[in-house]
Amino acid sequence: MCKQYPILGCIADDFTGATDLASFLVKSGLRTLQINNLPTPDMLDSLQGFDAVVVALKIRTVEKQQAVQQTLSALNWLQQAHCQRFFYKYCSTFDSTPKGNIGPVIDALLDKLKQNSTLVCPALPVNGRTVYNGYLFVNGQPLNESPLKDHPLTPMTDPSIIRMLEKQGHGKAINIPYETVEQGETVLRAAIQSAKQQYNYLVVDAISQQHLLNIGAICDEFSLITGGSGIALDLKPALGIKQKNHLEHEQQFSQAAPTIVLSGSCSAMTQSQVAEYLAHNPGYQIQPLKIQSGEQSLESITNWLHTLPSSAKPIIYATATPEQVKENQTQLGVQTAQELVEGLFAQLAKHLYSKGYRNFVVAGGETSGAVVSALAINRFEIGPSIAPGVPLVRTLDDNPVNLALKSGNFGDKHFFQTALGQMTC
Ligand SMILES: Nc1ncnc2c1ncn2[C@@H]1O[C@H](COP(=O)(O)OP(=O)(O)OP(=O)(O)O)[C@@H](O)[C@H]1O
Ligand SMILES: O=C(O)[C@@H](O)C(=O)CO
Repeated sequence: MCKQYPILGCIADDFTGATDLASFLVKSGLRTLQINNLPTPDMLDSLQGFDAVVVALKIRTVEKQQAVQQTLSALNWLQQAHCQRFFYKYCSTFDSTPKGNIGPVIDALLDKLKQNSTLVCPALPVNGRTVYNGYLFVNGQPLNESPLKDHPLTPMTDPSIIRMLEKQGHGKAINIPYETVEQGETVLRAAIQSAKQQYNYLVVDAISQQHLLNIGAICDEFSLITGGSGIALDLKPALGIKQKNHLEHEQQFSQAAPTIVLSGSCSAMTQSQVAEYLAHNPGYQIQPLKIQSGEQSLESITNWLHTLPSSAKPIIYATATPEQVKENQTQLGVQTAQELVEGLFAQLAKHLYSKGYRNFVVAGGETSGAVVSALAINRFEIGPSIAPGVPLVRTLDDNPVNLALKSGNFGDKHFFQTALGQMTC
């Protein structure tokens, strides 16, 4: 029998970004598998029957060379899997360090695929991220005036995607304005074909779902597309797939098992989600300075957990205000603070798994990467959405682990309660 491999191969620069993209692909009717961390050759066979595969990497804040190297290894594997089109997924708020990995990764992918140009579109209007005249807005505020200006690892100081890309990469960028996008497929396609002659990064505006559908329809102009999950709203026509192959999972991904919330995100939305959850549930705040001094450790957390009734669904959180984060980073350095927090979450996740915890809600992309890697989970089945861009996901074994990996600013104030409502029974 002839083997059917995925047409679309995706590489996400963090883990919440990967589940975000996978949830949009599944919703649009593509059978989608998520692979966590760099896949090995023996995993190629697991791709049969899928339309799309998303490889989740943790490369958003690593050194440029490392980000490029891991991306090219993932691309190589996706090519071995016979994928025909490729999608590089970064954050809808274009999160990147001042040195910036997005540009160099795009350049390396274009080079390897022998292409000159790609589409760039981080917009995700359903979550308040829009691109207008090449500038990125978050809930109506320019990126650099939004809460993203205080991100612990990737503070965003420039709202111009054109400028950021030209600073980070070697290529030339041009904006395709929303007036063009709005006129629909024929006009947009002509504009793209003309811009491709001279420019490498085609930054396409989108301020509505319809704009994203128009953009999705012309993605067959590119071997490589790049952006947020918004452009995956419907890629079927561009991929030559006629019908919906897989409806969003209707069945419940719920199970009665010990349950925990782990939050390493310090975004404005996560802060209000943590505050709301703490009003009704027990919580333990970890602080990098206390981890460094030895006052907080796996032992101190597990001692605290033992004081709780078995029905409790506690939250362990490092979530803090921008001022507290700054103070920690001033005293410890950005990287050490990050390593201390992520290191403790990783140890904790492993320990909790060994004690029978099987439901995990995790807030933050870097934090999710640390937790999923510590649990050595290499594949996810994608379940129903809890909020736009946050699906329930499940491991593919007999004793499954359910997870919800929440991007920093996604979900409403009640997100943790909603996630647990869907995950537990
Ligand atoms: N109190 C703190 N002080 C310093 N650093 C912290 C503190 N709490 C968390 N961090 C670090 O901040 C980073 C937050 O990044 P993470 O990607 O997990 O969240 P996010 O950026 O809000 O989520 P996303 O990338 O999905 O939008 C992590 O590396 C975490 O270790
Ligand atoms: O695109 C987004 O905003 C998210 O999927 C993300 O990448 C958060 O880390």
